[in-house]
Amino acid sequence: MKTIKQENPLIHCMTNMVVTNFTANGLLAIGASPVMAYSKEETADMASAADGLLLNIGTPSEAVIESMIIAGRAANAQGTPVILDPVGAGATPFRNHIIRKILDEVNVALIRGNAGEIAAILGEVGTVKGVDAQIKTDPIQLAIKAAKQLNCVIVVTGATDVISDGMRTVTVKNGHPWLTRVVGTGCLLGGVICAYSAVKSESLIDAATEALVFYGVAAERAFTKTQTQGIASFQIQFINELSQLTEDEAALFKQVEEIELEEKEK
Ligand SMILES: Nc1ncnc2c1ncn2[C@@H]1O[C@H](COP(=O)(O)OP(=O)(O)O)[C@@H](O)[C@H]1O
Ligand SMILES: Cc1ncsc1CCOP(=O)(O)O
Ligand SMILES: [Mg+2]
Repeated sequence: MKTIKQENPLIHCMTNMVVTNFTANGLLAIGASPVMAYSKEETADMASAADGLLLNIGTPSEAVIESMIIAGRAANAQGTPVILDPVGAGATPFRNHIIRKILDEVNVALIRGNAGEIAAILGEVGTVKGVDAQIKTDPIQLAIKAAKQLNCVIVVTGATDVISDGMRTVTVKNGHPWLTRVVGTGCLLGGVICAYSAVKSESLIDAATEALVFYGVAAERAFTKTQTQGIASFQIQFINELSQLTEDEAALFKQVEEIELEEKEK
C-alpha cells in the first residue's frame, strides 16, 4: 500500500460497463491511477504504458475481446502483469469461448473469480447463475487444482479467500458479507489486486494476499460505521476506508493462514 501511494501505478482497466466508475474511484482511493481504454486502435499503446492490465469480461462483445487480446499481448511484451476476472464464466457458452481465447493468446499472471467462475473454467457445469456463484465447494482444493491446470496464480473469493499457485496456498478471512450486496466489489478487487501486482510483481501470491487483507479490513470498518444506515452508505464508506486505511492499521486485523498440505496432496 505504501508503495502504491509512492509509485502511483497506472492501471489499464478493460472492465465492464456496470462497474467502470466504481473501479476508477476505488483505484484512485488506494493511490493508483486508473485508465479505461477499449478501442483496438489504442489498447496496445495504453497497455504498453501501463504498470498493470485488468481484463474483466463482465459485459463482453467480440470487438472488446479482440481489443483485450491486443492489449494483453502488448502487456506481455513489456512484462506487465495481466489480471483476468472471468465474470460470469459458465453462464453462457460465449463467455466460456472468450475465456479460452484469452487464456490461449495472452499470458495471464493471475485469475480472480468467485468459486463458481473458477469451477466453470475447469469445466464444471451449473456453478454460476448470471455473475454469482451457485456452488459451495472447498475453495482451497479448487484454487490449487485451477492453479495447476491453468498455470497461473488463482484467487478464489468468498467468505474465505484462497490464493494459490499450485505449490503455495494462503487463505484470507477478512471481509464482510455486505460486500456481496454491492455490485462491483469483486470487479474492483480485481483492479486492486492488479495495482498490488504492479508494485510487487516478484511475488503475486504476496501481492494478492496483501490486497485481500487491505480490502477486507476496509470492508469491516465500513460495515461498523454504516450498519445502522444500510448498504448504499456502506458502498460510499467503503471507498472512504480504501482511501484512509493505512497498511499498518490493516496489518493489525489481518486473518491470514498459510495452508500446509500433506506431501501426497501436493
Ligand atoms: N460471505 C462473505 N463474507 C465476507 N466477505 C465476503 C463474503 N463473500 C465475498 N466476500 C468478499 O467480497 C469480495 C468480492 O468477492 P465475491 O463476492 O466472491 O466476488 P464476485 O462479486 O465477483 O462474486 C471479496 O473481497 C471477498 O472476500
Ligand atoms: C451485474 C453484472 N452484470 C454483468 S457484469 C456485472 C458486475 C458484476 O460485478 P461483481 O461480480 O463485482 O459484483
Ligand atoms: Mg465477479
